Amino acid sequence: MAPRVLISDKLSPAAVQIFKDRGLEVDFQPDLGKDKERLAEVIGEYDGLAIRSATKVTEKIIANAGRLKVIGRAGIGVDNVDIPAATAKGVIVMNTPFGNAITTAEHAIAMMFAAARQIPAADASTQAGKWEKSKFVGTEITSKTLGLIGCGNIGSIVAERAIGLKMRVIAFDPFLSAERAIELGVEKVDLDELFRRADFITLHTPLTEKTKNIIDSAAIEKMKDGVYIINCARGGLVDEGALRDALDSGKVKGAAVDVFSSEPATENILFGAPGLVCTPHLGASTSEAQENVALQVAEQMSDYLLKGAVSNAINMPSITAEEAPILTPFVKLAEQLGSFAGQLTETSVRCIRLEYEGDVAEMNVKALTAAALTGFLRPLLQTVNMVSAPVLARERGIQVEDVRREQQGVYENYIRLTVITERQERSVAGTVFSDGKPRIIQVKGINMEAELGSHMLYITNADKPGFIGHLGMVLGDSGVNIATFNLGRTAPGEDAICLVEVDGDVPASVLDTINRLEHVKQVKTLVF
Ligand SMILES: NC(=O)c1ccc[n+]([C@@H]2O[C@H](COP(=O)([O-])OP(=O)(O)OC[C@H]3O[C@@H](n4cnc5c(N)ncnc54)[C@H](O)[C@@H]3O)[C@@H](O)[C@H]2O)c1
Ligand SMILES: O=C(O)[C@H](O)COP(=O)(O)O
Repeated sequence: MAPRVLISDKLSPAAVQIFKDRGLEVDFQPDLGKDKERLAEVIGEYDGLAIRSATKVTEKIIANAGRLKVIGRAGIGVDNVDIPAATAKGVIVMNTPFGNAITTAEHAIAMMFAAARQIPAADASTQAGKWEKSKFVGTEITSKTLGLIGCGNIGSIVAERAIGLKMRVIAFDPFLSAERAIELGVEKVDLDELFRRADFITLHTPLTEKTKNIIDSAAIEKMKDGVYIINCARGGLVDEGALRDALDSGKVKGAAVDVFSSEPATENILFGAPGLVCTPHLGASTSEAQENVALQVAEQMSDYLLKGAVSNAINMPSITAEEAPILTPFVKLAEQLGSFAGQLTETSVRCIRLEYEGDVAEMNVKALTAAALTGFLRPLLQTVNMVSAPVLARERGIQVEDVRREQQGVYENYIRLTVITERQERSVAGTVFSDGKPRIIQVKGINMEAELGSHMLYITNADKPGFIGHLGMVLGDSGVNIATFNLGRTAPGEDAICLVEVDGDVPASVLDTINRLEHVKQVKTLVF
């Protein structure tokens, strides 16, 4: 069945076409995202959800999303998605980090001019027939200092444009390197210095605990009299009450605001303030940017739903469309190793170590580790997947280590998973042969070579004559058909392991009989 995608926001119809061309079923309901209750009712029918900022993907919506695998944000900010809830449910959240950056930077520059020259108010007055030439005396921007708070994708484009307009640009961004600042031609400063020196301040950070109200009354106090503030990033970055007071008093001469603490902002404390210019979250709204982000999100979501390729995900390592098919057998092997170890582990786990040797060490081991953790946790948590497994392991206090090495033994690729519990260490290792099939090649240091079927019997025993015959008789007498039989031992007469693939469930009474056979130490069914 083709994956089904819901577009619940005003995306460019270009996205619909991409989904259809790629063979997905798509429902385009551009206003549905505004109706949380209705979205929660229908979300269970979809594998993918494509959104912009109007759809709030809450914990409740995610809880109802039984088959959802991916949320695609056609744009940058994902603060309207409950990422921890999505991650815990195994839903990938991806965005399009560059598609609307130029357009948004252009809007910030346009808003700076609009505020500096009072263009909206002058326009309204002129069209009202007033011709108030002396009322609208503006501020020139040439040679003025622009203070950037946040110098990432959009901030750095704003910097380039502002330098082109002959402004001096200073930036506060803890993650901006000195080299990048030089490359951009901006001066890196601390926040207080920025407040002290800037004639215009523009915000370009995400909304986080650290950036919330980064401009409040105390910050405004430190600024130059007659400063201008431009916010085309996120509403909560500026304390709207403090900005209103500062506009009323004239401390801030003008403010240009595209984003609000509560949206849609049909009412706001800022409305009507002197020197205020507003737009309704239009930063990304050009036909070029909307086409870009819609095409990109539809491609990314289709790639994931059809091929398992992951790009621009917030909560999962990337896997390119080219590497996805190469990775597939190794993902399967890693999951099998995890599942094998998980089904044998009964006490609390301190650490899971993954060792990658040979070709596989050059691959995307983050994804493989996530697959191994998925296999490990699945016996406990049925809905875990590669997105949620690393977080769930961390929440359970399991330390995860991965080590990469060059080829050491005969296998061109080799993955060993070791589980360290309070009581013991247990390892299981495997490889993928050129036929693309994963094999288990070592259990607790004992060599063997087994393909895992859906029903396996795992038996540890003493290596003594007659044991195999007795085991075969018990299974045969009980009507359990043996599909494959794999043996390994440390040395003649010592510890041995037997991995038997059987065609179906083995009744508890049969397991009991095997357990009572002479030389058997442990017997367990494993399901893959
Ligand atoms: N108005 C719109 O329509 C619109 C459109 C696109 C993006 N946005 C918003 O613009 C903002 C910036 O987007 P971007 O693509 O440039 O993001 P980005 O991740 O490329 O850049 C953000 C920058 O902020 C910096 N930063 C993080 N914490 C900081 C802090 N405490 N102080 C200073 N800097 C800090 C980061 O180091 C990074 O360089 C986001 O909030 C995004 O949601 C708005
Ligand atoms: O983060 C973004 O990409 C912008 O805020 C754009 O939001 P929009 O897609 O709702 O216009």
